[in-house]
Amino acid sequence: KPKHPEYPPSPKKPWPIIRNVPHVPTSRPWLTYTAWGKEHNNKPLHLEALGQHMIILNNVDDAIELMEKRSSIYSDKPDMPLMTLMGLDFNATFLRYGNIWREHRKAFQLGFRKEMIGTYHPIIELETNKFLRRLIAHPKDLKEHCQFFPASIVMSIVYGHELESSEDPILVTTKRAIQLGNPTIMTGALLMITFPVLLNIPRWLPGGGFHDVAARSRKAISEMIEMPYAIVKDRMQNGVDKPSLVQDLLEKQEAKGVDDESVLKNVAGSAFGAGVDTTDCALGTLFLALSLHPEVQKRARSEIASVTGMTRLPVFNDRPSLPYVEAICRELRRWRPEAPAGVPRATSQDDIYQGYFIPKGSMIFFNTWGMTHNPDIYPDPEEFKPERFLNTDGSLNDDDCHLTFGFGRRICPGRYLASDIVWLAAVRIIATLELSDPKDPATGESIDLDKHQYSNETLSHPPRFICTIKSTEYADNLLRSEEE
Ligand code: HEM
Repeated sequence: KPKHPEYPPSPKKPWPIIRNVPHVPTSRPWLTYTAWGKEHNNKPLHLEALGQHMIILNNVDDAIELMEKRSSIYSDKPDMPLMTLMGLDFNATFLRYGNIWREHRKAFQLGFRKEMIGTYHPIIELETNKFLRRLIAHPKDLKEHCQFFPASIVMSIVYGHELESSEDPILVTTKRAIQLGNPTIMTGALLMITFPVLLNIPRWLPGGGFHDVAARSRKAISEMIEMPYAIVKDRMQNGVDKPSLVQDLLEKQEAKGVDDESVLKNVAGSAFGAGVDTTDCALGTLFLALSLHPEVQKRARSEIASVTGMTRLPVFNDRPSLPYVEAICRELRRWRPEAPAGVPRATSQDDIYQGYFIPKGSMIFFNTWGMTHNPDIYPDPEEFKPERFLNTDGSLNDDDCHLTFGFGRRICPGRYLASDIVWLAAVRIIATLELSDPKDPATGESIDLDKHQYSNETLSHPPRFICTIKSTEYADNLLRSEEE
């Protein structure tokens, strides 16, 4: 008689001994999970490979039940030695559930809770206008602008450091670290995360090249954390008062007599590591969706005109009066969730769900893509249709699609900031610019999403593209009025 109930059903019949090893998807796993979900009524699914159990959730109700209602069991992270090897274990996203993670979370809460974000609005407004000016001046550098803009906001908030140009040594160091510290640039990374035993391959064997990549990543990440931190410390020692999250946390810590700076440094680094690339993905999707859909821009522009009369730039106070613009922001995250396969969790004890056994240490994958592309909830899921978030009277419905920020105790602590950055960028872009004709910059071909696909990474980026960026008749006046 088995000692425990059955595991949830497996989408593929396990092989003898190696079980589901051949079935673990390595390319755009979210699409495979979604297809399996369809075949199994979107019930939780189970894979087992090299002793590792994996549970795939395709249904939002299961995700809420497990990660929110049973959060004491489902808030852990898998032990990911690859991340440690690469120096990524500073990042709160990968911390095991426990006291160190709690300290990180408290610091994030202090800096990024909803009530705090309003104090950052002047920074977001200033940086958004600079972003618009850069887009108008150098439209071909769209990708670089989309990276620089969130980086400059996060850098200002966290370190009080204003980035002047993309040559700023801090930005160069940070970009290098983010690039080198992206595990998916390594062949077989997904397999190494799932099966850490592969990390025992020595450097000199074929497949052992990851050791050198990891060493470079560790060095770059350490520089990324130390460099801007040293600037804040320097300023404080020289009596220069420039508000920043790091200064605030340091002062609070000093008042309590705590002198361990590791949490502080790592929180600041995590905000960068977890906040910039994600927001860059969201902005890329914003430009792609708008340039593919001039009719969406037109409707949003007329909504904005009805509120501002196009005599001023939209401001955060206008947000409740602009439901269609809000619906665009919701549709962006639904249509192309930035982390389409979610971010893996782990169970910290055995559990039984719907009569099935989920053992301690299982990896839990919440398949965001499957949830936001479920045709029963979102008909024609591949279509970009902001109006799906509106009631017939034009007001917003109750679905804010914020599941793309995760669930429960590990939900993204930067979600309010991210939402405000993307909203202000969207509304000011629509008020001042007309976007059209997205093209592959290398071939000049029009973007066709069947051919020009989003990347196969945990954070799935839009294909590289440029688009025609034309100032609207109001652009100059609006931007000038703000700058005077
Ligand atoms: C569009 C932008 C963003 C998206 C789509 C996004 C998405 C996510 C997701 C899906 C998770 C995992 C949640 C879970 O396991 O339930 C996460 C975690 C996290 N995010 Fe974000 N994020 C964004 C922006 C930001 C920003 C701006 C910051 C910081 C300033 C940030 C900081 C973090 C941190 C620190 C974690 C780890 C939290 C933990 O494990 O306790 N994110 N984010």
